[in-house]
Amino acid sequence: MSELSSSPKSLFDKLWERHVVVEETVEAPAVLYIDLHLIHEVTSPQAFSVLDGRGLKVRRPDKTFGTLDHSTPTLPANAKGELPYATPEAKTQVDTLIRNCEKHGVELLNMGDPRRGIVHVIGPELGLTQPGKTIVCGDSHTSTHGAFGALAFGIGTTEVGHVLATQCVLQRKPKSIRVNFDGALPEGVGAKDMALAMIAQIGADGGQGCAIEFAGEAVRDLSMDGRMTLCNMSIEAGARFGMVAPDQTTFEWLHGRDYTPKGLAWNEALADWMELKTDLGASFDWEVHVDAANIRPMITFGVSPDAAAPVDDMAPTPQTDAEHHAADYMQFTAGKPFSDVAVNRVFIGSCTNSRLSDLREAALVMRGRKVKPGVIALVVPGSEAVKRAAEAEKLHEVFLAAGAEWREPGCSMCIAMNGDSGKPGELVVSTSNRNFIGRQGKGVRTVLASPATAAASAIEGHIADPRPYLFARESA
Ligand SMILES: CC(C)[C@H](C(=O)O)[C@@H](O)C(=O)O
Ligand code: SF4
Repeated sequence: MSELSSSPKSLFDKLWERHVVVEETVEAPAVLYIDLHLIHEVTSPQAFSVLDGRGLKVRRPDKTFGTLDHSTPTLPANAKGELPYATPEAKTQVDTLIRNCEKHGVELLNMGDPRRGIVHVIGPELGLTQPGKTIVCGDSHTSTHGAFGALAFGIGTTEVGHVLATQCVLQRKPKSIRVNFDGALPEGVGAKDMALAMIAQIGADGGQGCAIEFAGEAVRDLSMDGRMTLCNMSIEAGARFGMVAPDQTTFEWLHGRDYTPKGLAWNEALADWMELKTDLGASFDWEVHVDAANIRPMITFGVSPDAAAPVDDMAPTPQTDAEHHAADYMQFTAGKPFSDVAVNRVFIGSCTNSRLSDLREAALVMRGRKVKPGVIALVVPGSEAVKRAAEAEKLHEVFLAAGAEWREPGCSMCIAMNGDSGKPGELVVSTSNRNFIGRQGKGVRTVLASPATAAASAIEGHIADPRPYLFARESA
C-alpha cells in the first residue's frame, strides 16, 4: 500500500486521499466520493426540488439516511395523536422530508421511530458513522462524526443536491491544524470545557476553514461522547473538520451497533481502521498546544463562542467596539464575578451535549436537589435511544424530582426552530454550541457551558461552578 511506502501522512491526508475521485487543480476543486449522506428537514427540501425539477434520482439511496430533528416538537402528541408543531412551516418541513424519502427510497427515522434523534447523535449511535468514511450533511456540526476518525463536514443546500445526484462533492483540500491537549484534565472538567478553552485560546476564526486533528493525553482519555463534543465544537473555532484518530475506545464503542460490520467483516474493518492515525513526523500547517491540565470549568460571557472564561472568574473589561456591544447585550458588568449573574432558564441538550454521559453528569449534580424557584430547566435527550437509556437508569426521575422538564428528543432550544425558546432579556445557560444573538429566542442572552455547569446553575439560580457538587458526590 502506498500509505506504507511514502512519506509520513496525517490522519487527514489519509482520509482525503482515500476519497479523491478527481484530483484538485488550480482551476478546479477535487471531486470527493461520499460514503454517507445524512439529511434532515431543514436543508434538504430545496435540494430535492432541484433534483425533481431535473428529473434526477438519488444516486445512492443506500448511502443516504434521513432524520427529523430541528423542527420537531419536544412535547408529546395530544390525545388525538397530533404533534404540537410550533408553526405550519415546521410541520411542512417534516412532511416534505417524509415525502421526499418515500419517493426516493431513502431510509428515514420518522416521528415515532425508536431510533430517531438529532442527526449527529443518531449517526454514531446506529454505527452508520465509522472510521475512514466521508460523511456529509447539510449541517455545520457534521464535524461531530470526525470523533470516529471519519472525514465529516457540513455542506450547503446546493451541495446537498450535488451529493444526492452524484454521491460526490467538490472540495478544495483545506489547511490542517493539530490541536494538542497537553496533560490530563483536572477532576470536574470535561470535553465541553476543553472545547471552550481551546476556542477562547485560538479565537472563533482560529481554525480558518481548516481540518483540526485533536491529539494529546486529554483527548486519548476522553470517552466517545467527549470526543464528539470536542469535534462538534471545531466549527465554533472556524474549522470545517474536526477529528480524532480511532483507537480501542472507538472500536469498543462501535462494536455490535446496527450498521457496523459483523463477524469476519468486523475484523477486516478493524485492521483497516487501525491504519487511520497520523504517522510520526507527519506535518501540519499549524500546531497548537492547549494546557489541558490547567483547564477549569468554562462559560461564555459574550455573543461569540470565543468569549469564554473560567466560571470562577469575573467578567472582563470590554476593549473593542464589538466587545462593548456584546457586554451591553449580555448585561455583564466588568469586574463582577460570573456567579453574580442570575439565570432564568437552563437548557441541557443539543448535538454537543445530549448523550447519555451528558445526562448522567447533569443528574449527578441535580440528584436530591431542586431547581431554584423561578428558573425553568429543560432536559432534552439527543435521541430516542438516549431517552430510553436515561429512563432505564431513572435519570428522568432525578430531573423531574428536581423540578426540571424531561422532553422528547430533538434540537429544541439549541436553535429554537421548534418553538422551544427563551423570552426577551432572559439569561439561558445552555449546553449547546452557539451563543449568537437571538438564536435561542429574540433578545435571549445565551451562556454556553457543560452539562454539570448548566445543572449547577439551575440549582443555584445564578451562574455556578459545578465542582463543589461533583466533588461532594464523588467523595460521598
Ligand atoms: C439548520 C442548520 C442548517 C444549522 C447548521 O447548519 O448548523 C443548524 O443545525 C445550526 O446548528 O445552526
Ligand atoms: S442540536 Fe443545534 S447545533 Fe446540533 S444540529 Fe441541531 S440546531 Fe444544529
